Amino acid sequence: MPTSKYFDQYPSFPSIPSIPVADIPKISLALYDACRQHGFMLLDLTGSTAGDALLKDSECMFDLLNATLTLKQDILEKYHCDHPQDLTGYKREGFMKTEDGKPDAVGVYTLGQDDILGTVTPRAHPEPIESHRVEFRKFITRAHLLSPVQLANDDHRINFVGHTDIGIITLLFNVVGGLQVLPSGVEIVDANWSYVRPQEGCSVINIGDILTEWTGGLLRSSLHRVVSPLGDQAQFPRRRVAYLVRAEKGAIVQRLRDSRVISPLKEGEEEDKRTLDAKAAWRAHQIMNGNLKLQAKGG
Ligand SMILES: O=C(O)CCC(=O)C(=O)O
Ligand SMILES: [Fe+2]
Repeated sequence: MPTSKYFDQYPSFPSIPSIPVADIPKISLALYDACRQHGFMLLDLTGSTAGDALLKDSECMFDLLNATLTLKQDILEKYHCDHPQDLTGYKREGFMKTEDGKPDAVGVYTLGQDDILGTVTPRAHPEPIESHRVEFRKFITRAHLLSPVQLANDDHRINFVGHTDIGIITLLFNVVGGLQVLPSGVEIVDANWSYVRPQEGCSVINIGDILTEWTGGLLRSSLHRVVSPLGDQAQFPRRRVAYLVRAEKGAIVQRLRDSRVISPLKEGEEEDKRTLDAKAAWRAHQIMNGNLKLQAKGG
């Protein structure tokens, strides 16, 4: 529809109470700009059946995460992941290095979709997870990974090293903030990281590397990291549920062909032929040793 230049030339559509007016949701093209410029956006989940169900399920996940992460450390250690071959299970705080070379500050518990859906032999998990497989299955029809993050109580500590997500998209549910994004075109220095404010009823969505590769760099996979919560929120443990949408482990990603907006490969340019599994293990290794090269992709 035209802008006010034309709308102002006519009387407005009548607001007569008896005429039925369809309540059509408004979707903005800002979505496309957000995918290209920031690689991040907020998705309002309230007011739709699927969204409300997802919000409810995510709250159930928060409760179960809490129950898991408040288990005694020696119990959690029994479920420590066999990194980097297998990234599922518990990862203790300090197991990886952040970009400033210090140990990371988060304990994470990761569940794989195959395990919960029973398409592989399930591995054993702590009681709060084992006794709620049904709830996880419900959530995992939408989710692939579940990871809680804990409180770091000293000022401005990097809890989760800067990275881009290797999957397709990530849906993040969080209440206590700490997620930071690096805007495009700026230097990677502390002062340039911007906080993402958690908003009630919304999930934070970010574009992952696969969408960037598929679109030949059209969409942006942004660098992000997690630092200790701010202000009064610093008193609370930070939990978050991340729903990481990924392609199959053995898949090889190729740029989409025959598109008007996606540029074809340049002469001599080669696609990465490694499977997603191989890329993930290589990346995990880099993170663990503090060698990850910080770089946004596309946009
Ligand atoms: O904890 C967060 O807010 C984000 C974590 C994250 O970036 C990830 O799981 O990939
Ligand atoms: Fe991430």
